[in-house]
Amino acid sequence: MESSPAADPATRSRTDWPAPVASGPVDTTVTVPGSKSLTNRYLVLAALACEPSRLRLPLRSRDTTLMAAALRALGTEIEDETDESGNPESWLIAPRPLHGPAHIDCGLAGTVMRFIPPVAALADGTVALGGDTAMQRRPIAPVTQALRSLGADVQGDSLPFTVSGHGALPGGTVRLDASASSQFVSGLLLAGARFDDGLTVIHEGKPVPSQPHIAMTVEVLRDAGVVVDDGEANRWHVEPSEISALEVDVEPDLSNAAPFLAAALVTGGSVHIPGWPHATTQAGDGIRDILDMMGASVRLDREGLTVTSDGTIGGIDADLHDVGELTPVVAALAALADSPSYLRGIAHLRHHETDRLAALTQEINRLGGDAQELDDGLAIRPKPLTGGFFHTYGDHRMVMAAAVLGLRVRGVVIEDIATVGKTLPTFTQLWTQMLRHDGR
Ligand SMILES: O=C(O)C1=C[C@@H](OP(=O)(O)O)[C@@H](O)[C@H](O)C1
Ligand SMILES: C=C(OP(=O)(O)O)C(=O)O
Repeated sequence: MESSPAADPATRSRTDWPAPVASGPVDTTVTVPGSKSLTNRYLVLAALACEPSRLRLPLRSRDTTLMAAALRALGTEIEDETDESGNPESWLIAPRPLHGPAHIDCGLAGTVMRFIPPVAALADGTVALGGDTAMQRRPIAPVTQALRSLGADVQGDSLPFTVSGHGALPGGTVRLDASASSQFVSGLLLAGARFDDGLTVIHEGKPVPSQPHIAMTVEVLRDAGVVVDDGEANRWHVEPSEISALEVDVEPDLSNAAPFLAAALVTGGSVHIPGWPHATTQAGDGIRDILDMMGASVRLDREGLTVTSDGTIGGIDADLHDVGELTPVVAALAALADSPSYLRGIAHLRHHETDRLAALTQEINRLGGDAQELDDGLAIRPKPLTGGFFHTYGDHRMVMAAAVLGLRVRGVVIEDIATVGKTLPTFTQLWTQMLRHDGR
């Protein structure tokens, strides 16, 4: 159904998708592909490591394909390995000397635009970074300025920009304001061990959002043998060292599991996600508490996560500062709830794939809902909704939110379904499969 995931939505052909209505309670198991955030961190570390790494069950989506292409353009060898039936299973990643000239397409992937420049600063040659039209409004200046202060030659403070490296970077201490995105910190830390003097990052400004993602960065660095000190708030220190090879299985993407779990609430059914990790740094794990607050029964056991609901959805007052990427799906549930919701701490979502606060407000209201943008979030008062066209603004999570609404609201048509390929190209297959198991 989805067209090539590797193209700017502004230029490729687009197909709108009538969201299927659930004919009854879903009762099914959904196997969710690997985590975007883990796949792209592992790829970067593997390219900077001293030996080849193997990444099993990586996510294959637009964001991860772009990351792999970026690292290949800088010289890294990435080979596909298949299982006995010939299905793609892992990536074998052989680090090679990093070099330019190279042109990197960041697409609309925050991880590519924020994680690649510190790697490019370690390459020998000029690296030009570009991306989707919509990417030009996503902030990057704190990273380009930080790299300059660490000794790199960087031209430009928004896409497109260039990084001209000489094969090494002195490193040292850098102060920046990461209140717009945790990815500024993560990107610098991922490459920091390869800087001559290592790296200390100090955040100065309003609180950094999406903190679990920084914890994830620290965790994968430690998995690769790097010494990281994160004992003090807003300060991270990475010792200069080799980066060890990784041999890892990628956890399922818990944020991408969210719309399927939401379907249990909307239809009054049950959804099981196998392989849900018991200990994880993925921000998406926060969906368990949120669905519990909304009234679902949430059970994590050795088999995975099961969410069961009688179809009543309670409104919530919740701070989503750490788990911002869950907001679109939670907002969709809030619009179908039986009491108002206040989603707070998410002003930074204005810098995501689109201005998510404006987009959610506009699209929920277009269907007859009552959503209101707050300074730092959304107020959503449930109202009966009617079908209509749902704009997705190139944002995969807007597609997921629309699909959740469409389970109950007849006639929701989702703009440009291929948008979801940013992190989940198999979304429509998984969604329609889920609805075939509607307990009837
Ligand atoms: O580092 C990462 O993998 C991510 C960090 C977060 O970004 P922000 O800190 O910009 O919210 C998150 O929203 C994004 O989906 C993935
Ligand atoms: C904000 C997101 O993505 P990105 O990695 O492009 O920032 C997201 O996936 O919700």
